[in-house]
Formats: sequence, structure tokens, C-alpha cells
Amino acid sequence: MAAPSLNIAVTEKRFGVGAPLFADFNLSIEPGTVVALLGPSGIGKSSLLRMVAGIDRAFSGSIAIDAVAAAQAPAPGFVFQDARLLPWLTALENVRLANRDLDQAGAENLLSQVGLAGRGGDFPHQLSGGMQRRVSLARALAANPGLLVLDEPFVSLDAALAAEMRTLLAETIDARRPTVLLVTHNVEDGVRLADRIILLAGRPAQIAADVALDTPRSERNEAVLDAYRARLMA
Ligand SMILES: Nc1ncnc2c1ncn2[C@@H]1O[C@H](COP(=O)(O)OP(=O)(O)OP(=O)(O)O)[C@@H](O)[C@H]1O
Repeated sequence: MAAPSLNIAVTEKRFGVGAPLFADFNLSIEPGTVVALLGPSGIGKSSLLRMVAGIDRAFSGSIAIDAVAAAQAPAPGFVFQDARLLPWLTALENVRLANRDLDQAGAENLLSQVGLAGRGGDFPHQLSGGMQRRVSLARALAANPGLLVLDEPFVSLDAALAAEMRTLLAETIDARRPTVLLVTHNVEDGVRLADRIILLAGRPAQIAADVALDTPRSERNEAVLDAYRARLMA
């Protein structure tokens, strides 16, 4: 599937009484762009991802994926904060469940792309937390390799594993060029992975900063990363 554009124009999103989470919130994303959404806890990042994924339809306004309403468009590949694998299915079966057209060889290929060649027959409890997270990335690629929605995909991994996953994701993005919406608390994820960082603030949430990161991911050395970090802290 080719990478789609994403057009978010939410007139209002609220839960119960009180100020809405989003009011007149607009964000357009070009095909093949990696956007990192940063902002304080509770501002509405995960809620926005669920709306983009067509899971939460209780809002006014529109979210369009290649000009098709999100609820009707092919669902994105979603990586949740935890791996959420079905424990009674093998890694391979978990991946194939996301795409009924995917044959065994296709699923094995995806697992090897995330560094799990030969582990397809293992059940989730036989895999480490980091490996389970890799299976969930393979599952997302099986579901929709053109549009990935990632909700804190490295949270609760130790620093070394998180760095390993980040590298894997950067390689996957560079190989496939999907459109990506990545929610993270971690500036490091943003400066290493994103083409564009959106900082959210306030209630209703507004775009407090919209920063383009122009250096290709593979060329971001420590000096470039430092400059990006400084721009975000400013
Ligand atoms: N299903 C729901 N019903 C009622 N309130 C909800 C629901 N889902 C989220 N909220 C509220 O909406 C607000 C935004 O939640 P959300 O999870 O989108 O924030 P977030 O920015 O992703 O936070 P975090 O970074 O902590 O994951 C919070 O105040 C939360 O309590």
C-alpha cells in the first residue's frame, strides 16, 4: 500500500463535561512523512491516534486518509504501548491475523525484517518483552505498511532495547517510506526518527511548535541531533 496523506480537521472532541480535548484542531501530513507528536500526559495524543485509526468516531469534524474518512479508510498498522499479542497464537499467527491475504512466507519475511527469523513458531510467553514488541511492529506492517500509527512503541523497554527498536524502526521507515504518526514522551524518539515534530500544549490542545527536521535520518550524527534537541528545548 502506498503511503497516504493525512488530513486532520477536528472541530471538537470531548469526553464528558469540561473543556474539549480538541477544538478547531488542524494538521495536514504529506505522504511518507514521519510526524512525532509530543506533549504532556493527558493532552490527548492517544485519543488523536484512536481517531486517526477510525477506532474512536465520536468527534465532530473530519479526519481523512488520502481523502477517505478515517472510519472508512484501510486501518493503519497500529503499535500500542504494550505488545497486545494474542497469547494462544504463535508469533507467525499473530502477524497473519492482521492480514488474511498474507501467506506463511510473507509473515515469515516480516518477522525476519524485524530480526525474528526462525522464531515464528514461538508463543508470546516464549519471547522476551523486546521480541514481543518486534512482533507487534511486524503485525502493524502486515496490517498496513503504508500508514503506521505508533503509541509510545518503546515505553517500558530498557534504554538499550529502546535504542535497538528505534534503530529497527528507522531502518524500516527508510526502506518502506510509510506515513507515520508517532506518539512519544521522549524527545530522543522525535529527533532520531521524525521528519517533523509537533508539540501539543493546552486544553483544548493547540500546536505549540511545528519543527521540520531536514537532515535524513541516516545522516543524523551527534552534532545534528544536538542541534535538534536544542531547537526543541528552546
Ligand atoms: N474513554 C475515555 N473516557 C473518558 N475520558 C477519556 C477516555 N480516554 C481518554 N480520556 C481522557 O482524555 C484525556 C486525554 O487522554 P489521552 O490518553 O488521549 O492523553 P495522552 O496525551 O495520550 O496521555 P499520555 O501521554 O499519558 O498517554 C485524559 O484526560 C483522559 O483521562
